Amino acid sequence: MTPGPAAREAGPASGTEAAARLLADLPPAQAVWCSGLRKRYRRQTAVDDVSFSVGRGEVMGLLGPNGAGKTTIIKILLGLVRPDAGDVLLLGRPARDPRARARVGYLPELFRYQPWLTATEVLGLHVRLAGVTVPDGEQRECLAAVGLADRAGDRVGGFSKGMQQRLGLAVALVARPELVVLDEPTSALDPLGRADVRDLLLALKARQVAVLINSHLIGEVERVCDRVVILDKGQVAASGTLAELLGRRELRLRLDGVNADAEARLAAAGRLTRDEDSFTVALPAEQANTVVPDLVADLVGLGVRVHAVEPVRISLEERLLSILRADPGEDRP
Ligand SMILES: Nc1ncnc2c1ncn2[C@@H]1O[C@H](COP(=O)(O)OP(=O)(O)OP(=O)(O)O)[C@@H](O)[C@H]1O
Repeated sequence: MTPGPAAREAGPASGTEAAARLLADLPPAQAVWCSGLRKRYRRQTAVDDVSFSVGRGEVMGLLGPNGAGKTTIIKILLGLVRPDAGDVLLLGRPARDPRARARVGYLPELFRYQPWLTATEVLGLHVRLAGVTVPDGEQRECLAAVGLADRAGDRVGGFSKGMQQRLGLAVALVARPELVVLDEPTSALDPLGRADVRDLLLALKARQVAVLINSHLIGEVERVCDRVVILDKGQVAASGTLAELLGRRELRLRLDGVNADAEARLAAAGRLTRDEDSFTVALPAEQANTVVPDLVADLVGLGVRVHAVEPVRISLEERLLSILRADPGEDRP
């Protein structure tokens, strides 16, 4: 490679300097990259060949039933559990590298903070542990963002569970992390608190902070996540963007006068189910926007009376249940 004018003026660069410049020119590493993770506890397989990545500024949801391996994966990513196999990079560095971990904010599933400290003192402690400097005003803003502005000087021992979880969120966010890992962040929160978390996540995303979130509240995940990984018995059962996972649309119709030809026409549009005069057609994603007018015209031409036509997008919850209820070995829908 020909050195640029600046390099020529400064004389020949050392190998280390040249490598550092090359690295500086690379796009930032993904926030999380993991490959082939495995973990067994005695005879119990908790994580079985799991690979995925989380990009900068991306909100990724980890979903799955109890015991699917979500928390174990989070702990492996954070270097808190040693995997039997597999590799992890956090922000481009090995998970055990303190320089990577200092840039990661973490809210554990089971959170407990020093009951004798005030909320302000807990935040100050975690800022010092992360080895960064965060002005007091910014720490106060962080407590305000989680709704604890008026409890900043109170001891944590007197906090309700939901208030402790709010404090945990502030702890995860206060040291200006580049990656935030939240294990069930809204399990103790009231509806207002859940809405606050949603806003916080969207604000993080706008600042290019990556978020990995484990939650059973699928509606929330659907609202904030760009991508999801669905786990079942330690394995990835499905993954992708919400558009990819929810691409399938259904058409619900209420019809009468449906003869054999009309039923065949409906079945040609997609997988058909019928409950008396209610028909549901699962539309292939690529045709979902174009199929309806032609189908309705054809049905009317075949003498069918059309009472209602409703295109419906399946929810993440419906999709999750259909994936988890599919027989093992069967192609996941
Ligand atoms: N420390 C441990 N010792 C033994 N088994 C464990 C341990 N931690 C997890 N497991 C087992 O690993 C499996 C996955 O557990 P994990 O906590 O990762 O699931 P999860 O998806 O987070 O579940 P939940 O939604 O209930 O929190 C379970 O069968 C669990 O019993």
